[in-house]
Amino acid sequence: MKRSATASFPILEVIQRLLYRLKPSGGDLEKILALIGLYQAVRPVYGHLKDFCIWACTVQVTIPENDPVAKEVLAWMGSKVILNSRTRNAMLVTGGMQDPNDDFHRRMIMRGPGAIEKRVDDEVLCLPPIGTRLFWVGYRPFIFARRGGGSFRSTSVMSGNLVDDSGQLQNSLSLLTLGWSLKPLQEFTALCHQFKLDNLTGTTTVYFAGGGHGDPYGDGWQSVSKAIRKLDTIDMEEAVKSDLIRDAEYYYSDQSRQFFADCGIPYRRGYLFYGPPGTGKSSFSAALAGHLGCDIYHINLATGDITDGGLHRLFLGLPRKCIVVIEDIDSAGIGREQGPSLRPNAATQDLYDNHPGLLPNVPPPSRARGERRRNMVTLSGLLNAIDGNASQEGRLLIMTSNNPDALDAALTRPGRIDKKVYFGNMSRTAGKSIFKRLIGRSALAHDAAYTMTQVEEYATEFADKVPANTFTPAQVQNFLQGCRGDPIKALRDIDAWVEENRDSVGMATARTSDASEIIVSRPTSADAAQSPLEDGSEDSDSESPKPRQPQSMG
Ligand SMILES: Nc1ncnc2c1ncn2[C@@H]1O[C@H](COP(=O)(O)OP(=O)(O)OP(=O)(O)O)[C@@H](O)[C@H]1O
Repeated sequence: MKRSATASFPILEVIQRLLYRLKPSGGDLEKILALIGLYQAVRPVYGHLKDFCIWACTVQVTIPENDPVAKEVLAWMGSKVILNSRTRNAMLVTGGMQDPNDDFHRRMIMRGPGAIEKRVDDEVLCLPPIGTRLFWVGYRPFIFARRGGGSFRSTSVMSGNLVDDSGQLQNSLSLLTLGWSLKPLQEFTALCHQFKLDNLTGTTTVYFAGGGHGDPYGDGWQSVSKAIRKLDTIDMEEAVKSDLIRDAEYYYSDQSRQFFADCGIPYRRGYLFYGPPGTGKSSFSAALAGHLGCDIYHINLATGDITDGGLHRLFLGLPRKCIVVIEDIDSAGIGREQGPSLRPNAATQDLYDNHPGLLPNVPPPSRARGERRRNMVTLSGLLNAIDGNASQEGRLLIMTSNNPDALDAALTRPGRIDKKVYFGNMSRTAGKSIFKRLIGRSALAHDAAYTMTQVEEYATEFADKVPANTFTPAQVQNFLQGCRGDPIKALRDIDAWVEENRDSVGMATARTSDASEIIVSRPTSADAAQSPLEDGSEDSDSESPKPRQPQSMG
């Protein structure tokens, strides 16, 4: 080699000398040492060359492991790659990664689609391990890499590091394939999603707002997979229930979408569920999401750590079809009168909202000053998030409240809230149905001595013993759970329970009279066509005039 080249790159001179030692006249030991030396000298060059080729010829996506997309990819990998290959390396977990009710992931990860198994508690799940794996979809090769929070020392181009809220590296998945377009990777994640839909066995993803400070994606949602609650487990007046269901189904129909587009109306719909605590407002919202096959997003403004900017980001992060529940909106203390004196310093707040990464260890401004946690969302911030120009369309917004009178009229005006539904105490009919669900089913399943007719009679007797519209379904559910499936015990103890608890029935549970004052309706195409969105929901059941069972006022 030329002197000038070896002078500029000393490694070349080293290689040259090592090659010289490989000459036929050299000794064996000398040759072996020279080969080892050559390997060591060339290895970094090979590493850089490999990284360059990967960088130049491939595309890659990184997915945080707590993201629903990652769960779908893991489920696909577990079912299609890990379980179908002669792998000698897999990660086993005892159900910790997924919700214990999550049949989909259990079946997908453990046994593959189509398997119907009796559920076993603490069963072991089989997942792709930490590390990389090559697999093919059709004729296209993919590299799947799963990384744990502690395994990020690599400088490889496939590192895809992610940092969580507390600045720690979090688990992530990377997917890599040949080419310069992200399309094949998008198609692969769509394939995983479709795989989940095809094998869905009754789960819905529930998102909670919170923990978004420092979130690399900036939307602040955290998710968990839950078993779908069936609508028939919610005891409320049938007419009101079916009216709400038809309204929501119609809202998500193509016809309604087209109508909104034709009329130039923002494609949004809102409900206000109000009534005493424990009457099924949240449960019905979750069941409705399961019925519509969409995810549900919960926001609790009363926690005091969501700001106007944060709320806006949360809404921007919503998908097109979803249910958003803002819980106990009255307790968030939002009012027009909230003045600047109650607000944190504007500059600090802005820095915190827009650049959370710059203040990783600094708590939200109000707490930094040692103040009591208070609501940081203003009315205008809330209105802007839910239906401002930049707000996402397609969502179904449900606000729940124990005290709707405390709400600002701007929040509940038609267009923002299209239906107001009162959830009240338990009626006699609901008492019967809750008895059959919580006691009757288990009695019939576990004790051959009980018959359907008997259970029906017990349920009627039970409903007669519980005064109508006095207790919340949550209270009665709590009592029945204590009876552990024994109808005789339930009937024996109910009188004493009613006596004991009658006095504790709060004032809150008695309010109903103003229900008719807050009728709201927004015309839609369905109104014209006498569709489900037309509300004529006066109670058909005259069993209990006041307080009323859940009612749709629209
Ligand atoms: N109408 C109902 N039908 C069946 N179960 C109900 C009903 N109402 C309440 N429950 C039960 O009571 C519990 C509490 O219900 P839920 O959280 O939905 O009430 P809520 O009205 O949203 O209360 P809060 O206003 O405090 O949020 C749940 O376990 C639910 O199963």
